[in-house]
Amino acid sequence: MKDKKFKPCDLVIYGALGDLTRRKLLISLYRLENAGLLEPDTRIVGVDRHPGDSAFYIDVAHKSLQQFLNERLDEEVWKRFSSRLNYLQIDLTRMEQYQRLHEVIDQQQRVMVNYFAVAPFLFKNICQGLDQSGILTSKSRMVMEKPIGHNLKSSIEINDEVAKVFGENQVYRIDHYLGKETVLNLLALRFANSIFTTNWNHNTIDHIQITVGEDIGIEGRWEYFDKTGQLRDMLQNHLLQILTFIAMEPPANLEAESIHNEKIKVLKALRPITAKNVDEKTVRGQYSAGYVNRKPVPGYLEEEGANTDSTTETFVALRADIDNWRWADVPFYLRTGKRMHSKRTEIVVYFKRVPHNIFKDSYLRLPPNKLVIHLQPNEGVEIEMLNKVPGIDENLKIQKTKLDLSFSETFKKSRIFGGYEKLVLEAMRGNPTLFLSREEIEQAWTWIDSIQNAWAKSPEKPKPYQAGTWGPIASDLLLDRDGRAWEG
Ligand SMILES: NC(=O)C1=CN([C@@H]2O[C@H](COP(=O)(O)OP(=O)(O)OC[C@H]3O[C@@H](n4cnc5c(N)ncnc54)[C@H](OP(=O)(O)O)[C@@H]3O)[C@@H](O)[C@H]2O)C=CC1
Ligand SMILES: O=C1O[C@H](COP(=O)(O)O)[C@@H](O)[C@H](O)[C@H]1O
Repeated sequence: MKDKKFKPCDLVIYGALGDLTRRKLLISLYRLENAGLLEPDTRIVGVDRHPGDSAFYIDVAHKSLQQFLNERLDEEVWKRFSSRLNYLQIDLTRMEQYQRLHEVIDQQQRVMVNYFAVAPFLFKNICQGLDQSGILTSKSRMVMEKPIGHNLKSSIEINDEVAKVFGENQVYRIDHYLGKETVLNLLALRFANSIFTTNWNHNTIDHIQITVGEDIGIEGRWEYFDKTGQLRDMLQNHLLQILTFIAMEPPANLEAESIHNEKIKVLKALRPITAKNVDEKTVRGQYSAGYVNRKPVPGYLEEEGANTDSTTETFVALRADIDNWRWADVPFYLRTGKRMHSKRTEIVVYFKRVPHNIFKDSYLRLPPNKLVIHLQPNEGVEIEMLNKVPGIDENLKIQKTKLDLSFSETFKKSRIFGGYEKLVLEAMRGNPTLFLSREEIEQAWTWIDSIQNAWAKSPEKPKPYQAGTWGPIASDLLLDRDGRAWEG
C-alpha cells in the first residue's frame, strides 16, 4: 500500500548494536537526514539485548558514523539526527519484555516500521513478542533482511511465522542491491531504449557475465558466515536479483506485482544443477592468506574465531542456463567472492561476433561488442565498439573504442544514493515496489538448494585461492571450457 503523503513513522530496529545496523543502517539514515528526506516527526528506536539508554545509543551511533561514514559529519545534521534516536533493552526471546515498546511507540500518530536486523532464527520470537504486546496495528510494517532462512524449507517456515502476524502487504523483504542506482538503471536501460529491445536475446547475445567481487573478508562475522557461505550470503539473493533484472520479459508497468511476476518466471526457468554436472558447472573456493590493496590479510581459516576444519566457500563461480525462448543457449556466468583483488560489481553483456570479417588488416576475427554495466564503484555504462581509425590509408583500419557514460560525470548535480538509503526510505514511505515477494525468495531457494544438495554429494571441496586474486584457477577453466574468458 503506497502512502500518498509520506507520514512520519517510528522506525524500530531490532539488532540495533549489530554489524548491519552500525555499518549500513545508521549511515543510511544519517544520509537521508542530510538530504532532508526524513519527516521531522520520524523517530528511530534501537532495540538490542545489551543494557543502555538513549544517551548510550546516541554515542553508539556517533561512533558508527565516525567509523563508517565516508564524508565529514555535519554537526547541524547530527544534532537533528541524534534527537530522533531512542534505545530499548529487550531480550528478543523474552516475550514479556516487548511491553517496553509501549514506552516509546505512538500508535496514534505514527506508522510503526519494524526492521528485523537480526539473524533469522529470532524472527519468530520477534513476531510473537510484537503480537502478544498488542503494539501492532494494521498500518504496521516489517522489513526482513536476507538471507531468509538457509534453504527452501526454513524460508517457508520463517515466512509462515511472519504471515501469522503480518499481512503480505505489510512485509518488506529487502535486498539492498535492488536499491542501487545501477541495478535500477537496468530497467531504464532495457525498457526505455529501443536499441536494446530487439537485440536482447539469443539472436544477438553470446553470453552474460555477472561479477560481484568484494575486497573485504568476513569482517568478524565468522559465526554467521561459516554457517552460510558465499552461495547463500550473496548469490541466492544479490546475484540472482541482478540476473532476473537482466533476463526478465518486459513487465506491463512498474507496479510491484508486475515486476515480481516477470522475475519469478526467470527463476522458474533456471535449469537445475544436479549431482551429475555440479563439478562441471560450479566452482567453490576458499581464500588463503595473501595481499589485498597491498596489505597482508589472513586466510579464511585464520580469521578470528575460525574453525580450522571449515569447508565453507568464500567464492563461487557458476554457469546458469535459463531454459526459455529468449535465452536458449546463452549462458550466464556468475561469480562472487570475498577477499578478491578489488571491490568490483559489474555486468558484461557479450554480443555475438559479426559472421564474417572484411577488415582483415586489423583483426583475424573481429572482437565482439560489449555492454559493460559498472554497478560499483564508479557507477556507469560503457559500450565497446569497433571504429575506423581516422586517416587516409588505403586500407580501412579498425580499432576498439568505448562509449563511456559515467554517472558521476553525466549527472553531476544528482546525488547517487546507496541501496539501503533508497530502500529504508521506501519502507518508511510504504512503497513495496523494490522489495521481494515470498514466491521470488522461495523460487530462488529451490534453485540454490539444487546446488547445495549436489555439493553435499560431491567429493570436491572448495579450492584454495590466494586473497587478492580473482579466485581459483578452476574459475577460469569454467569459462575456458566453453571457449570464453572472464572480463578483466
Ligand atoms: N552485516 C551485514 O553487512 C549484513 C547483514 N545482513 C543480515 O542482517 C541480519 C543481522 O546481521 P548482522 O548485523 O551482521 O548480525 P549481528 O550479529 O552483528 O547483529 C545482531 C544483533 O542482534 C543482537 N541480538 C542477538 N540476539 C538477541 C536477542 N535475543 N535479543 C536482542 N538482541 C539480540 C546481537 O547481540 P549480540 O552481539 O550480543 O549477539 C547483535 O547486536 C542477518 O540476518 C544478516 O543476514 C544482511 C545484509 C548485510
Ligand atoms: O548482503 C551482503 O552484502 C555485503 C556486500 O554489500 P555491498 O553493497 O557492499 O556490495 C556483503 O559484504 C555481506 O557479506 C552480505 O551479507
